[in-house]
Amino acid sequence: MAAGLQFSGVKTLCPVSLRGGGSSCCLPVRSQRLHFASSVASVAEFTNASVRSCCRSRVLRVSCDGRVVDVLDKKETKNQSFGEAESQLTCVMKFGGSSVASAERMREVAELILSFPNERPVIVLSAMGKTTNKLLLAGEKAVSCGVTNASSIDELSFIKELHLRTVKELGIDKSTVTPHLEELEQLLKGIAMMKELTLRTKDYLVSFGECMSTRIFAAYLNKIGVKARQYDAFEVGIITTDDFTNADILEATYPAVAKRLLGDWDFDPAIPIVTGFLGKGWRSCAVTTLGRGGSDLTATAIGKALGLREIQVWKDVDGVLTCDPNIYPRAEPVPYLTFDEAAELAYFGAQVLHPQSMRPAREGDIPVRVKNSYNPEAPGTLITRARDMSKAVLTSIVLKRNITMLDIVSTRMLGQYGFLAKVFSIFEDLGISVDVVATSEVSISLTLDPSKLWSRELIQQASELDHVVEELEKVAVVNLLQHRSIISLIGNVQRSSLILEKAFSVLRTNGVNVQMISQGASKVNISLVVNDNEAEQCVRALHSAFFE
Ligand SMILES: Nc1ncnc2c1ncn2[C@@H]1O[C@H](COP(=O)(O)OP(=O)(O)O)[C@@H](O)[C@H]1O
Ligand SMILES: N[C@@H](CC(=O)OP(=O)(O)O)C(=O)O
Repeated sequence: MAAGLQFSGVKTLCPVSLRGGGSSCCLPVRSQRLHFASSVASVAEFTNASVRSCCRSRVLRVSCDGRVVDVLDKKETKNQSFGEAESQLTCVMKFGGSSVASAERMREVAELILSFPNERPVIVLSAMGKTTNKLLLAGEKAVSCGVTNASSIDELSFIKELHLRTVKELGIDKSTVTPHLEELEQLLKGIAMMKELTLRTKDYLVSFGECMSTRIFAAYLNKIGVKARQYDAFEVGIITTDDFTNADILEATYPAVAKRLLGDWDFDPAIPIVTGFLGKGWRSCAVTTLGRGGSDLTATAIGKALGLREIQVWKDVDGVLTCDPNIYPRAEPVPYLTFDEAAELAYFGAQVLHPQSMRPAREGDIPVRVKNSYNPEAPGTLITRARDMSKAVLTSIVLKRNITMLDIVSTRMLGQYGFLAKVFSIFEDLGISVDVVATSEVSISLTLDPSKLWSRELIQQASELDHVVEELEKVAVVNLLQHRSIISLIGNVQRSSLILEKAFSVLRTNGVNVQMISQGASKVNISLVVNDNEAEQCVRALHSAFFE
């Protein structure tokens, strides 16, 4: 086992600090620790609790029953077998659902963490495998299945079986998850009784996934002798807006999380195992979620809150790739990205990173490393503030499908300023985000952010679109075009002529007509809008031209 993580190696002696050889304002704390050590008889825990104190000038060696045995100076204690445990937490390691999908995967992840002896990580976990999808499906079925059938929803049985099998295979107590599984069943019965699934309930429902995966993993680490402590994000200070299913992290999160995690670590070091994806609404105090894939954002937010050296995001691919491997399996890892490139890539649809996840990393200037938990040897992708762009042309190609495009042509009742202002005020009033925009003096073409629309019910989406068109038709002729895709070319826009020349040559060869193009203010992205049914073929052809 890695020396830096050898938190619970049993010792016969327990060092306790004395500041300045005895007089100290932290006596109450020390006596509390002494009491804890002797009453609980957990030498290891007590040892860990006092490790932080070693940075003070002198250390008392105390036997398990609390007797002082001898006094050491700081230098002497430095190389005890708990190694560098006196240091602070060093990095965040986030493992996605695919990395913790089974007992075997959890074992491998534990080994992986222990293979970094110099790290003292905060671990952020997603729900096991496809648990979140199953929970959402279970909730939808519960709405119409009737209370008596709620217990036999297939997805509930699947989730129970997966989690119970995992605890069994890891050799940990069933009670680690049974209370949650029972409560989950009750919740589904409640949904069945009410015959409705509100966004707030949806968030509470999906939270069971992360709450269980983290409890299992923390219990397993403790079982193998690595001291770990489980935290629910909504208890640890991740404070969000009350936008259920798509909440934003609020500034108050950073000091709150730092206080809690560093405080606990200081008092009693144990690897924090934190639920990704979840937060606590600041008004409602209810459980919120950060949008699908939100554990990446939890990881970067914690990295920023604690000012850590690095944020590692462990996936099932060798880093950020040159395009979605599901579209083109020969996609290659991208070794370096800037925060701006990664943010743009995520925003324009690359599932590999949560769209908002780069924000805290950029604000804290903390490098993000995307790695493969199935292939830890692969170098992965390093994301930093800046990188050498001298040779960079195209970095990655991203596809966002099924978007809606609007062609809006002014009826010239308003001047140009008035026209643009009116159009955008309509979107503002309706709370609809716009993705890509191209304007001329009398017309605007734009695409609507599908993630904002997706978070609403289908019927609501349709009527919202009708309403948008109705409002716009007061000042313009509107053409609503659906089933379009945005292909985003992420790279060095300083070389846009080269990129466009090559891209248009490929598209012309493939007989594809580009319906809109936008380079916009972004220095890293050129967006092209094409028909949905041509999009994948375009991405493959562009990939061949730029990367092979
Ligand atoms: N450009 C891309 N680079 C890497 N992976 C991508 C890209 N676009 C889409 N993906 C998909 O994203 C997946 C990883 O993201 P995600 O499923 O959220 O991982 P995790 O659940 O481990 O956090 C990959 O398995 C891959 O299929
Ligand atoms: N479990 C959540 C949050 C998450 O981040 O998952 P993953 O890391 O597996 O993408 C989801 O499926 O959306």
